[in-house]
Amino acid sequence: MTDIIIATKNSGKAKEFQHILKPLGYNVHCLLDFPDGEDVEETGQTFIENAILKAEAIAKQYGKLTIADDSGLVIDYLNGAPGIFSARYAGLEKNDLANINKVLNELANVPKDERAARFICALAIAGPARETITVEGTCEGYIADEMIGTSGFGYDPIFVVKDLDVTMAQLSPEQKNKISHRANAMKKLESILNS
Ligand SMILES: O=c1[nH]c(=O)c2ncn([C@@H]3O[C@H](COP(=O)(O)OP(=O)(O)OP(=O)(O)O)[C@@H](O)[C@H]3O)c2[nH]1
Ligand SMILES: [Mg+2]
Repeated sequence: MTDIIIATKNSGKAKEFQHILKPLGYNVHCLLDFPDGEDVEETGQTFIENAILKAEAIAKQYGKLTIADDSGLVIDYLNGAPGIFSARYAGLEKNDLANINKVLNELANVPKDERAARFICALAIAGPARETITVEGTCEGYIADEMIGTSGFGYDPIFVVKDLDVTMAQLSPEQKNKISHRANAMKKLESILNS
């Protein structure tokens, strides 16, 4: 089994990477396993820049193959917000419910055809003696009027997946890991890793 670190403290992400990478023969760790490690400041202007910052800092710190994910929700009506500030949209405490309520308030009375949104996931893989590689995956949808479903994390309960007409939080982990922005980014990364 090859050791790999996911440079995240987000348990929702960590679970999804565990689901995706373990069957591929990786022994998956994340930053929740190293509680005294320092946070990497996300000073990038884009998801890709932040993913590179996180992957290279952790790969250097632990000398191991590292994947970092910088991801978020992009809403057209909010000119792309919350974007790279998705985790802390309602404040530094990174409270998912507060983030959801802020978005629902800002989209109050906005008609369905103006609620288009997408999840974006940028992945960077870094490690000793290797070039950092980046990929990006997206998932198109729109913002619901209310929270529906209990699975997943973050904004999943208000993100309706295009063509499925259910929220991400109504999908099982297996279903989400087939169609999500993270799954789409991982598919691109896998084909690069296997090439
Ligand atoms: O409903 C969601 N389903 C998803 O699948 C998803 N993926 C990302 N997000 C949102 O975007 C932020 C990432 O911000 P982010 O990439 O900076 O991560 P984070 O700060 O939570 O942890 P870390 O990986 O940086 O340690 C997260 O907190 C969430 O709010 C999601 N929301
Ligand atoms: Mg973050």
